[in-house]
Amino acid sequence: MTETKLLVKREGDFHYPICFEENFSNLAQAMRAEGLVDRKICIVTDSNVGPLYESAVEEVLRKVSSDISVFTFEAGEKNKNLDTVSSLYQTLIQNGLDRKSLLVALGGGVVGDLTGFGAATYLRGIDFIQIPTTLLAQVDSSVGGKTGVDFQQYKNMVGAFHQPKLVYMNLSTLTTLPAEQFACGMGEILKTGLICDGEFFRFVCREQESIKALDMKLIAAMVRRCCEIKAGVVERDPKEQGERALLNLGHTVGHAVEKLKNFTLLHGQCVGAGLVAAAYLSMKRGLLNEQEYQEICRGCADYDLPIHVDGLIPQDVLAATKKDKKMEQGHIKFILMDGIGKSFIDKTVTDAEMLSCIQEITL
Ligand SMILES: NC(=O)c1ccc[n+]([C@@H]2O[C@H](COP(=O)([O-])OP(=O)(O)OC[C@H]3O[C@@H](n4cnc5c(N)ncnc54)[C@H](O)[C@@H]3O)[C@@H](O)[C@H]2O)c1
Ligand SMILES: O=C(O)C(=O)C[C@@H](O)[C@H](O)[C@H](O)COP(=O)(O)O
Ligand SMILES: [Zn+2]
Repeated sequence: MTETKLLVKREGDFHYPICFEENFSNLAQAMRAEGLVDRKICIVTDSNVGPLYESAVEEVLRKVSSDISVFTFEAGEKNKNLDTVSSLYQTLIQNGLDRKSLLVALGGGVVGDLTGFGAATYLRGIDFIQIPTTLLAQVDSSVGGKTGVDFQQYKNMVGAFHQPKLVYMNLSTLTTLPAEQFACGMGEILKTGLICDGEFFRFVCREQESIKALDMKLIAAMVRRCCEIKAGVVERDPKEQGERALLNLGHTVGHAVEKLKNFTLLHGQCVGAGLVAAAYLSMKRGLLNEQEYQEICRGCADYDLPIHVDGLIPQDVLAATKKDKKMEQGHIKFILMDGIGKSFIDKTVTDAEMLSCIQEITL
């Protein structure tokens, strides 16, 4: 695979490369190019990723730093919270990390969100880089600077916008990723296509067998396209004042399901169910036809994402959607689809409409 690089750029504010690689060996070079040398580094990782990749990454980082510490926390969404951030701060203080120091997020979206938040707040903000190792983190969470943690079961309730200085992905890390985690990444990928690129959505659905069999050429193209789309949205609207809310397609219901299932369903799985709910509502509004609705359900099901979730009371899900941060002056910001590959923000969705789409995925 040849190295390809994308640049997230927004003049005056931030710019950073996104590197698509198949090993870690060019990491030091990528860091040098960004001036990320001779700094104290803390690698932040979790209990699954650490044993697999930490030593390989540390070996490369030794080329740009002689002071490297490691903070490892127990894997899982249940640890994306302020307690873990507090333990991270303690490690940073013990190891004397200062304002010029650098955090390295090595792992999936949980590690990335938590490390980014630690970096945004420690000493009022230090630099960090993302080394995403899940498909979901490679196509979505490592790009764009949304960082944060859950608070008392509320998703991403505490956080900050803090852009990384570099995103470096080694796509071969996907070979060790469990299948259900791979499926989670597909949830965000299908979402991305549905937002603004119908051709891409259909390509991903069509190539389902090869993608699931880890055809790296297809995967590299798919990951790159998602990053391209996300980088474009983030450049235009870094702090979600408008267009960026589209990236929340499937998340209004998805986040509510994630919370009510007590994080036993994974984020990407909840996004899959949320996409089906959003598609149903769009069909009821006459924006999608029955065939398109079925196409979206099939796309999710083919990638082993749940299109139905057991054990939830629809009224509870509706109530939970109102506690998410997408409420604006009493109205929920809901993302609807206007055909496959086109979405828009709508603030007129009624409780009855919400309930009907929630019932569709829960009853
Ligand atoms: N900031 C954003 O823009 C954004 C976007 C999407 C999702 N998110 C957040 O990301 C989180 C979900 O991220 P995720 O799906 O990556 O979950 P995750 O970070 O929990 O990773 C999933 C699991 O896979 C393991 N793992 C990671 N890489 C591996 C590898 N290469 N081989 C084997 N095991 C590996 C992890 O240890 C974990 O158990 C959620 O908290 C979600 O809210 C944030
Ligand atoms: O980057 C964004 O913007 C997104 O909305 C991407 C989502 O996939 C992601 O799950 C994000 O963390 C959700 O943000 P939130 O503000 O709704 O918590
Ligand atoms: Zn998401």
